[in-house]
This record gives sequence, C-alpha cells and structure tokens, in this order.
Amino acid sequence: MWTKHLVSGVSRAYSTVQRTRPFQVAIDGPAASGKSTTAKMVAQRLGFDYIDTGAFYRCVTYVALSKGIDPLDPHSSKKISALAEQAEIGLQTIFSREQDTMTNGSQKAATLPTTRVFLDSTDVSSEIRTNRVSQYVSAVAAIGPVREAILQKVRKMGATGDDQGSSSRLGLVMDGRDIGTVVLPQADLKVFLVADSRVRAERRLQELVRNGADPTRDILDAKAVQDDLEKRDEQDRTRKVSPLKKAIDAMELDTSNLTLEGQVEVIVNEVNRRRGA
Ligand SMILES: Nc1ncnc2c1ncn2[C@@H]1O[C@H](COP(=O)(O)OP(=O)(O)O)[C@@H](O)[C@H]1O
Ligand SMILES: Nc1ccn([C@@H]2O[C@H](COP(=O)(O)OP(=O)(O)O)[C@@H](O)[C@H]2O)c(=O)n1
Repeated sequence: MWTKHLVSGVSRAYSTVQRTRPFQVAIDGPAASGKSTTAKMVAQRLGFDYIDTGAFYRCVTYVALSKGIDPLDPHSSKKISALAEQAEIGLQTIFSREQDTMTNGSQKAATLPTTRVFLDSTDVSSEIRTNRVSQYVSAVAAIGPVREAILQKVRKMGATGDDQGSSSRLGLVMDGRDIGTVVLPQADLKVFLVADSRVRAERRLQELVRNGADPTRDILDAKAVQDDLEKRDEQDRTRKVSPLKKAIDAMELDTSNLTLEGQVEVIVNEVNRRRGA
C-alpha cells in the first residue's frame, strides 16, 4: 500500500515554465509550528522530495549524548563538530498514494507520510525525538562547525535526491530554521510558519500521547512543554550563526487557527501559482 507516488499534471506544469532545477520550497519557523507535517504533506501532494533538516541536528545531538559528551560544555565543541562531520545520515520518507489519503478533502492520520531517519545505517527515528535530545539540540545547533558540516550534507542530499528512496526530481521541500536564509536562499517559495506557543504546546503534547508517551521519560504537562518550546525558540533566535528568522521574501503563515489540510492547501496553491500550473 505504501508507495512513492507521482501527481499527474506536474510534467505539464514544468513545460509552461522552463526550469533548470527542481522547484524548491523552504519551510522555516519555530518549534512545533507544523513545519515537518506540512512539508511532508506538501511533498506528497506535489510528488516532491522531502528533507527534514532538524533530524540532522538531532542525530548529532543523539550521538554526542550517547558518547557521554556534554553539549553545554564549551570544551565539547570540537568533539561534537568531528561527530557531525563523520555522521552518515539518511532519510527515507514513505509517501502514500493520493487516493488512499484524500477523502472528502481531508487526510486520514493513519496515512500521513512518515520519515525514517538513519544514522550510520541504524534507524534512530524514535531515539532522536526524546526529551533529552530536544533539551540539548539547540546548544549543538549553535556550534558553527556543526552547522557547516550539516549544511554540506543537506545541500548534497538536496542536490542528489539521495534520501535512500527513489528521487522524484520534480521538486524539493526542505524544513528547518535557516532554509530560506542560508540553505536554499534561492528557493522558489519560502514559507515561515508560526503559531501561538500555547497552541504549539498543546499539539506537541497530543503528538507525544499519540506516539505512546512514557510519563517517566516525557514531559506531559502543557505548561512545561510550552516553556520548553519557548526556551528552544529563544536559543535558536539568538544564536550567532544562522539564527531562526523569517527570510525577507518569505510568506508568513499563522497555523494557530488553520487545519493541517488548510495550511497544506495554501502552500500547494502558491507553488502551483508560481510555476504557472
Ligand atoms: N493546523 C494544525 N492543526 C492541528 N495540528 C497541527 C496543525 N499543524 C500541525 N499540527 C500538529 O502539530 C504537531 C507539531 O507539528 P510538526 O509538524 O511536528 O511541527 P515542527 O516540524 O514545526 O516541529 C504535530 O503533531 C502536527 O500533526
Ligand atoms: N535548519 C535547522 C533545523 C533544525 N535546527 C535545530 O534543530 C532543532 C530541532 O529541530 P526540529 O525541526 O527537529 O525540531 P521541532 O521543531 O520539530 O521540535 C531546532 O530547535 C534547532 O536548534 C537548526 O538549527 N537548523
């Protein structure tokens, strides 16, 4: 049932606008604003590739913590940067067929695209989403040479479509914090997703519960989750290298009062408008 799909009509769209490279969509924004879910669904609707850049920073944080390295100790920067350079990170997004997912314009949760993350060929998809990794990831992402190493890896993956699956090469959706500003400054469409931090915390909490949260390991209090997200956003916004900020030419979309399908629709329509479909 799970197959990578192509959306009919895409090749016609490309014949109207002469492109020298696949259409690029950059999605940035604060934590839990809906970036990755929206990005995957947009990629599925358009038959584009998807790259989750946050997964790269999470993998480096995970490997550093598992080696007993403290990311908050300034003396750890060199060791963590070396780990970032050495890490072999792969992504595999499993898309479902459009007809399986769209019923009366809405998307069934069970058929949302899913992304598996591989670190040195081991599936670490769950391990990189723990609270512990979330608490340290912003510190790791603030280390300049770590960002340099990851920038090279994500650009390479974007250029080759090497995501452990077959590449559609029609287009690319990438999400993170610096995609529109640093990674893909020439992106054809830049979106900056925002949402009220209370709404974001509620959604993250629901997601944790849906994924079988463990009360001994996960923070299951809305206020604590909100504090955690706000703290991470502050760290991401104020770091010296590639801080989280809206690119000057990005379209801002507040998802606080939108449905997932609604925000996907806005972006898909804008992509189609820009490529003359
Ligand atoms: N408009 C929305 N309505 C309800 N839930 C949403 C909406 N947008 C995103 N979500 C949910 O919010 C949670 C956080 O979204 P996610 O895509 O992981 O954010 P990010 O990648 O920005 O951290 C997910 O569980 C997602 O399904
Ligand atoms: N392009 C990116 C992507 C993520 N990151 C860092 O990685 C962390 C985790 O990103 P993520 O997208 O997985 O986080 P969530 O918003 O999904 O919780 C962020 O808080 C940033 O510190 C970054 O600095 N630059």
